[in-house]
Amino acid sequence: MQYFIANWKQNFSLKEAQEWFSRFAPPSTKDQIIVATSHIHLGSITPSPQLSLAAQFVSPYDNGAHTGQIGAQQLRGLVDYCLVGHSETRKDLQETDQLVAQKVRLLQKANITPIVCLDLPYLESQIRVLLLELLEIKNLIFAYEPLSAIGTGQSESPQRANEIAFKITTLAHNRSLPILYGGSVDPFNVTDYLSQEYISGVLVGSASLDPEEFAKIIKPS
Ligand SMILES: O=C(CO)COP(=O)(O)O
Repeated sequence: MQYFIANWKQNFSLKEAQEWFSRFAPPSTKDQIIVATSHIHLGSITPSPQLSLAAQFVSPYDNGAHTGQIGAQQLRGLVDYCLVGHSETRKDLQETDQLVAQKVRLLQKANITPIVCLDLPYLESQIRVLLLELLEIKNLIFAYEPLSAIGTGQSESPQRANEIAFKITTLAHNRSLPILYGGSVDPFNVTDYLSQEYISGVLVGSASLDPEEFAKIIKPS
């Protein structure tokens, strides 16, 4: 099974999001196609049966007195996946390794699969904190996203991405976890990543904003 994930980041009004879905015509596949939208889109969008939705953010707290937060239990039923630990949320929203681990635990309790983004500066510490919080790392997806490749057009070499993906499975003591690559993925370089032994999908930013472009990235297995 391969994963093709669109991360829209902070883009699109509700109307623009609906237009995107009406134009999006992916090839027929049993692979997972996931769109990570803003919270404002959730509940108003009914994607086709072939698609799943992801949130881009979740509160590290259980329901209660946390003004401005949206919790895993509130996302339940609206999304199947949620991004955590993206380098942008680590920077903009002060998401630490510990907060990421708390979010993973709450998401799993709500039956939402976490997609945990990693980069080299915090790859080992994040996996260590996850192991402390969860005891066993399972029922989640990792995405290796080197900062130098995000939004720059300078994608990481597929061989190097594969080496890091192997390192992640080793540190997490779980060879069956899906590991994705993200960073300047486009229709031309995507197969170079998908053909790597330890990479089972891609997390796409800029190229996912155009529905035709994103459809071209989906190469059924
Ligand atoms: O951050 C990313 C996906 O989460 C990658 O973004 P780009 O595809 O724009 O490099």
